[in-house]
Amino acid sequence: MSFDYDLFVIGGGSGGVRAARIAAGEHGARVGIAEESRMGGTCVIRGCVPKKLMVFASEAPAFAAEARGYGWSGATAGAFDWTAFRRKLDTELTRLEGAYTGGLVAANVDVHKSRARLVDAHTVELADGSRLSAKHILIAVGGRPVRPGIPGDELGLVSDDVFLLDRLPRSILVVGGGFIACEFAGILQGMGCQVTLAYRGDAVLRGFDEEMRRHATEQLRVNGVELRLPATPQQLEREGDAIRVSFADGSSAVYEQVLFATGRAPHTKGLGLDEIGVRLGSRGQVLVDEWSQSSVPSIFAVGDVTDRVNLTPVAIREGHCFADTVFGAKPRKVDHALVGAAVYLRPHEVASIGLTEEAAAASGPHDVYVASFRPMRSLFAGSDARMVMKLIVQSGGGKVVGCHIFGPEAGEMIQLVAIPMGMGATKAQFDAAVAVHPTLAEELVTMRRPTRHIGGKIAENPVGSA
Ligand SMILES: Cc1cc2nc3c(=O)[nH]c(=O)nc-3n(C[C@H](O)[C@H](O)[C@H](O)COP(=O)(O)OP(=O)(O)OC[C@H]3O[C@@H](n4cnc5c(N)ncnc54)[C@H](O)[C@@H]3O)c2cc1C
Ligand SMILES: NC(=O)c1ccc[n+]([C@@H]2O[C@H](COP(=O)([O-])OP(=O)(O)OC[C@H]3O[C@@H](n4cnc5c(N)ncnc54)[C@H](O)[C@@H]3O)[C@@H](O)[C@H]2O)c1
Repeated sequence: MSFDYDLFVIGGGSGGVRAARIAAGEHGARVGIAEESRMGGTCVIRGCVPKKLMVFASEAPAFAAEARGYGWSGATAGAFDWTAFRRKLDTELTRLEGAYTGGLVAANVDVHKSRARLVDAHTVELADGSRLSAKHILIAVGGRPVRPGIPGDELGLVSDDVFLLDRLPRSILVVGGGFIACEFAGILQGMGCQVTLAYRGDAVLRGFDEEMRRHATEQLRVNGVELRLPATPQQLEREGDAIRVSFADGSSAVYEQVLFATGRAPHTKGLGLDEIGVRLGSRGQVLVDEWSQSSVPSIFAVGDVTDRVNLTPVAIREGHCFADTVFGAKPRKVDHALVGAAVYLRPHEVASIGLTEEAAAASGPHDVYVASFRPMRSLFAGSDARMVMKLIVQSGGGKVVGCHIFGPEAGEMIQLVAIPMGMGATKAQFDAAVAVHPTLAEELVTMRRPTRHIGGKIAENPVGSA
């Protein structure tokens, strides 16, 4: 049977673009891709990239305060010009969108600027009704923000909207306690908004190491974010130009804007997957095996639409492995077990890889090494902010199985720690590295004695600080 393409990719985000480029450019497959919005997807257009540029923008007042601490009397960040920032941001995103499209074209991928849906196991239909056949189809449609389903929630923003605001609100309620809620609370506060964060738990960043969660929550508070913990918004009503939010405890408050950061869900609705027998999970995610293959053999899925680990580098790796396996005769799987992540808070990020202290305690005896200190740079400038570094090590000189950092550039550090951890390095091998001084990261190789033992028979036995 002959097909128009060897591969048709639906979705031009992190996973889809990588798979298309590798299949066509490196393995010589005939590839088509459909993107209904802007090439680059969530990460490039309405996620990681614009978000991190906003983090950089939001740091200026803190930098000015630090400069004053170093003798630059009168240093100030001045007034933040959102309009000027947005203009530059739009230009940069357009440049990146062009680069992504250019990379596909250079790899001989046919780019269809259209929504696509499935008709059968080998056929897709574009928005203009035209149909294209392919031996393999890759679903890489990502996820969408989810609103909480309370009355009036259409009055609130989701993360996609923040990048398109005409002006910054004076006050905003951020609902949620995950990556997006915490990052945007920090960004908007740094840019001068009055930010309140409402979350239904006691500390933000559920799933992270408890000690890191406490520090992240406290930092938001110290930065000036008003925390409503635990709090659950129940209803939104328009009140003049603002929004009145009623909470479950009977209280209510008025905010100029509300941002729902209450999670994301796979974007499979209306794609025709169910109809052709592709099995979906309870959240609408495409169920795939370790090769990213769905229940229909010609159909594969990568990235957020599979709801495995919803991060850009994971989507990229899944897309690359799929292309190598199916078109390059190089079978490759993704190891989802050891994936690092960072939450871009200010001034201290939270970055993590491997087991949390709680998970390690539940899984057996471990030694926990903790270093907590005030970094030289901010201490000199007059800040009391503490940094925390934690290594979790299998008892008896075993492997380092967890690393958690709360501090400046923690994401940069965890990226490097991921290398020895991926190789199964022991604490002794960490310590064999000679420190680079004076740095923050040197603490990772100079923590001499465990702070406590956890798990097993000697659970929760404190043995003094490192
Ligand atoms: C605010 C925010 C910040 C983030 N920050 C980070 C971060 O710092 N680090 C990190 O690792 N991850 C971050 N993420 C997560 C990251 O963006 C995603 O994990 C990643 O983009 C997933 O890639 P993907 O290819 O699965 O899907 P996406 O990048 O979402 O791409 C899917 C594409 O498919 C298109 N599409 C959907 N349906 C159709 C259809 N029927 N036809 C044609 N096209 C279609 C969409 O328009 C979209 O372009 C962030 C996410 C958000 C929302
Ligand atoms: N720095 C990064 O790497 C980064 C940044 C942003 C997003 N991401 C990715 O995107 C994903 C989605 O981020 P997210 O923050 O939207 O999701 P999330 O799952 O991390 O957080 C959702 C939050 O909303 C809360 N929530 C859910 N339903 C609610 C309701 N009805 N009422 C009140 N609160 C409710 C949850 O308790 C949780 O705190 C992340 O899990 C992550 O994989 C990564």
